[in-house]
Formats: sequence, C-alpha cells, structure tokens
Amino acid sequence: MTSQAAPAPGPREGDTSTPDRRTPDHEGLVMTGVCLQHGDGSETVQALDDVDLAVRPGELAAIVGPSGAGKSSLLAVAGGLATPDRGTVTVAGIDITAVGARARAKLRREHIGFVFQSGNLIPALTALDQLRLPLRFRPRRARSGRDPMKLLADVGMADKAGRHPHRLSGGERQRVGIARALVTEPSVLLVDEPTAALDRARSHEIVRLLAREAGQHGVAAVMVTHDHDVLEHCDTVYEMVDGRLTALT
Ligand SMILES: Nc1ncnc2c1ncn2[C@@H]1O[C@H](COP(=O)(O)OP(=O)(O)OP(=O)(O)O)[C@@H](O)[C@H]1O
Repeated sequence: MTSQAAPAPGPREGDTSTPDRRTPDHEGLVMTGVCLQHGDGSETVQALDDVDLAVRPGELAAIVGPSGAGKSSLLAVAGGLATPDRGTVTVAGIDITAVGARARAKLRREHIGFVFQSGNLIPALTALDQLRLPLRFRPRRARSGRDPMKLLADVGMADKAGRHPHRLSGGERQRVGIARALVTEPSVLLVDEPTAALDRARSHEIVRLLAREAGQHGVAAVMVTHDHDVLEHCDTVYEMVDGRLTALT
C-alpha cells in the first residue's frame, strides 16, 4: 500500500486570485484503502488494489499509467459512480461510501464535477446554455453557483457563448466542458483524458486552465492522462499499475 498525503499546493506564478471563500472544513478528496474488483466467479480483475489518495482543495493531481491499470475505475469510485468493495472515499468531508444511492446522487450533483475526453457537450445547446443547465438541476440548498457568462469569460470563451458545439474547435469544446463542470462550484473535479484529442499547444492551455481554476477556486482536481507533456502543470503526479497507486512527485 502506498500512502501519500499531498502537500498543500503553493500559489502559482502570476496567480493574483483572491483567497477561496469556502468553509474551513472543506477537505477535498480522500480515498483510503480502496479496493474494487470487476467481474465475478472465475473471471475477476482487481481494478483497484488498496488505493490511498489525498487531494487537497486547490490541488491538481495527475494520474498516469498503462491501459487497463485502473485509472477509470479510480475516477468512477471517486465520483460515486462505482462502490468500492473495501475502503472509504470522502468528498468535502462526507463519506460517500457510507450513504445510500439517493444521497450519493445528490452529493455528486452538489460536490463533484466531471470533465470527459471530448467535452461531451449537448449538441442542441449553446455554450452558455451548457452552463445554465446544471444550475437548474442543482439541489435546493446547494451553493448558488458561478455566473455562467463570467465563467465562460474566465475560460476564454466569452465571445463564443452563443455558439453550438459543432461550431467550436476541440479545444474550445473542452473549455466549455470544463466550465460546465465548474459552474456548480464542485469541491472535487474529476477529469478523464482532457487532452486526448488536442494538439500540443492546446493540451498545455487546457491543463494550465485546469490548474488555475483548481487553485483559484479551491477545487481538488484529479486528472487521468496519457500525456506526460502536461504533467509540469500539475501539483502532484501518481502512477497506477495493476490497480496500485504510487506517488511519483
Ligand atoms: N465493467 C467491467 N467488467 C469487467 N472488467 C472491467 C470492467 N471495467 C474495467 N474492467 C477491467 O478492470 C481493469 C481496469 O480498467 P480501467 O478501465 O479502470 O483501466 P484504465 O487504466 O482506465 O484503462 P485505459 O487507460 O485503457 O482507459 C482492466 O483490466 C479492465 O479490463
């Protein structure tokens, strides 16, 4: 088992943000002794093998590793989409493995943002409406959320707020996808291969954006990537091999 309490990320160069306004008990993402097996009977795979991971508010953690190592399984468990066989997962101080399916779904809507490979935008909605939608489905007593237009400006998309996804580039779609995940002010952001479809320059921009947003808004962000080029923008780097997680930095 590897144990890695990540250091609090320091301020980045050029970071002029005001301090995060979250409550002091906000604790990011903590996974302890997490095990997950896929399949049953004779064909089982140990996708996660005693995984410990602590990602603090404001930190961007990267997870690299070979295909089939368990990276997607880790994101699924961290996001409450899969229940581990053993271990605990706390998000913003709440143990998501100890609550029922309804409470977990609410917690997901309130505290967890997901970013997928290609943005996963809804074709019929403009960039601005992609951000308005999650605000409409948020639990009643959740945070009020960020202003969609201002957030689009923060990710460099203000001038394209009225465009539909088919009129955006891959990098622009990814920016909108990131903004959509952040609009509800999640405590934890889970990002799956955000640069898979992007060229080198665009990849750096996207990961820099993720690091900046996480740092400025106190989000604990976990990014799975095959792209070793962009690791320089991350606060911590972990490697996953055969379901086991090791800290590289
Ligand atoms: N639903 C499932 N049923 C059975 N086995 C599964 C299932 N999902 C994943 N696995 C297996 O669990 C292991 C971990 O898979 P996972 O998708 O988490 O890996 P990964 O590191 O994300 O891979 P990739 O980089 O290719 O996306 C693999 O051996 C995979 O074949």
